[in-house]
Amino acid sequence: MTVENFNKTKIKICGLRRREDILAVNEAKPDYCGFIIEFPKSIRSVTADEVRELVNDLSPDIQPVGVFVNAPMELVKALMDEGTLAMAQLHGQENESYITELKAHTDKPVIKAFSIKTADDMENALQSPADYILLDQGSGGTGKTFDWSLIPKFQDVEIRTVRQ
Ligand SMILES: O=C(O)c1ccccc1N[C@@H]1O[C@H](COP(=O)(O)O)[C@@H](O)[C@H]1O
Repeated sequence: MTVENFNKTKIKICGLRRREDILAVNEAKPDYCGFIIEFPKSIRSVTADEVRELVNDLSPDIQPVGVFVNAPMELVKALMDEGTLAMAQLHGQENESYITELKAHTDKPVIKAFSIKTADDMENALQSPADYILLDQGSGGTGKTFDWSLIPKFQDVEIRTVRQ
């Protein structure tokens, strides 16, 4: 079972593209770093081969997370299976069956991002089979926040322990 330390906020630095970015995160020592993979609409997008090369220089103490937007599942699986990625963050319209199939394939955690505009969006996110949910304003990478009052109080939410 993975025992989560809920007392410590975890830090992820995302959108790394260059070797100097990797050297900078190695100094900063976040818990995670993220790569926007094969999503050319983002200026932060990198190819699968670029991620493979970048991860070679990453400190083993930092977990590499692949951020995908409606990517073919074979690409996500391949990068996780070969050890390039420690986690996948799904930031498109990936549905429950996509998440369930990916989770059945790998022991590595899956994060699903949700765009939160209404209380129903929040309810929907809480039902996700993903290991973690990420609450976001829109399609990702905008730096904008959503209405945080839509997040239920922690005591009203059942916090599931992942990977039992
Ligand atoms: O950063 C991007 O360009 C990006 C593109 C497409 C999907 C997700 C993207 N970034 C991820 O989105 C979340 C939230 O970012 P923000 O708060 O909206 O700036 C973040 O975890 C990035 O990994």
